[in-house]
Amino acid sequence: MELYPIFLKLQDKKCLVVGGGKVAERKVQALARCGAQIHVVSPQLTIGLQNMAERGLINHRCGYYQTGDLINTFLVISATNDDTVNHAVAGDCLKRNILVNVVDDPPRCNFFVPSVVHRRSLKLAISTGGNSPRLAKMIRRSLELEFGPAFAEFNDYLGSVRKQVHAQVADPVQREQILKNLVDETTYILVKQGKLEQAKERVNHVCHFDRCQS
Ligand SMILES: C[C@@]1(CC(=O)O)c2cc3[nH]c(cc4nc(cc5[nH]c(cc(n2)[C@H]1CCC(=O)O)[C@@](C)(CC(=O)O)[C@@H]5CCC(=O)O)C(CC(=O)O)=C4CCC(=O)O)c(CCC(=O)O)c3CC(=O)O
Ligand SMILES: NC(=O)C1=CN([C@@H]2O[C@H](COP(=O)(O)OP(=O)(O)OC[C@H]3O[C@@H](n4cnc5c(N)ncnc54)[C@H](O)[C@@H]3O)[C@@H](O)[C@H]2O)C=CC1
Repeated sequence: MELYPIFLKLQDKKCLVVGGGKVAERKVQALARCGAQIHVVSPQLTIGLQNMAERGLINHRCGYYQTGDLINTFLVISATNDDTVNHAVAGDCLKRNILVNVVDDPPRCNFFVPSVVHRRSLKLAISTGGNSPRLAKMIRRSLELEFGPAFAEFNDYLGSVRKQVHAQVADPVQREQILKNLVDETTYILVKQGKLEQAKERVNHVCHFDRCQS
């Protein structure tokens, strides 16, 4: 069955991570950058997770998983090294319709964590459907070279231009026309070449030109 890719807003949502090892730490870091309210339950923590707990970035309950940990929880990652525990967490979550990722049991996950190229708001997420996380990681590294940091800035710039167009162009037909023409092949290639200022100029030109036409 095909996976349905989505980008979740986790700001202030309670997310539970069961386990405090190196895999749990990687998943916690990904949740933390999204502003999730992170709870970790585990008898042990990596140094990195201990630091996060001391800095108040995560809530840590020192102990073994209990079903009560699921109260008010939006999303769960079960990352213990004990497959009986991971299995139980998955069952409890699936019964309650909670989003659950079990790190050693792809069939019992109702979502997978993709490999991600982060360019601020621009995210390129890769999944192999669980077939090869290693391949996902290699593709991510290759895309990181192809889509450099200029894309972060250019994407933010497009966001601000888009807002301006929405605020200033009342006519929906004209607005659609401008938005459709904002980025063409030449502009895209300029960004790929890191020629950000030239790319921005072209975007600006389209905006002004299209407005003058009407
Ligand atoms: C199904 C899934 C569930 C989930 O975790 O969501 C899953 C499952 C498993 N991973 C395993 C192993 C490894 N995982 C990685 C790395 C990553 N794993 C990630 C995601 C996923 N891993 C989901 C599918 C994603 C997809 O659809 O492609 C990434 C993308 C995201 C992240 O975790 O942040 C992150 C790369 C981040 C990056 O760097 O970009 C490496 C490579 C490395 O660490 O160098 C290895 C060792 C090499 C290897 O085995 O390939 C094992 C076997 C454990 C064992 O045998 O002990 C299982 C269990 C099983 O397959 O049964
Ligand atoms: N999905 C993925 O991306 C990957 C998954 N894995 C799998 O992830 C699992 C965890 O790997 P690591 O983090 O390296 O293991 P680890 O041994 O470093 O950490 C396991 C953690 O689980 C905690 N734990 C054990 N029983 C618990 C319980 N009942 N309640 C709460 N916490 C409990 C331990 O205290 C420890 O902190 C392994 O099964 C491994 O096969 C490994 C690599 C990648």
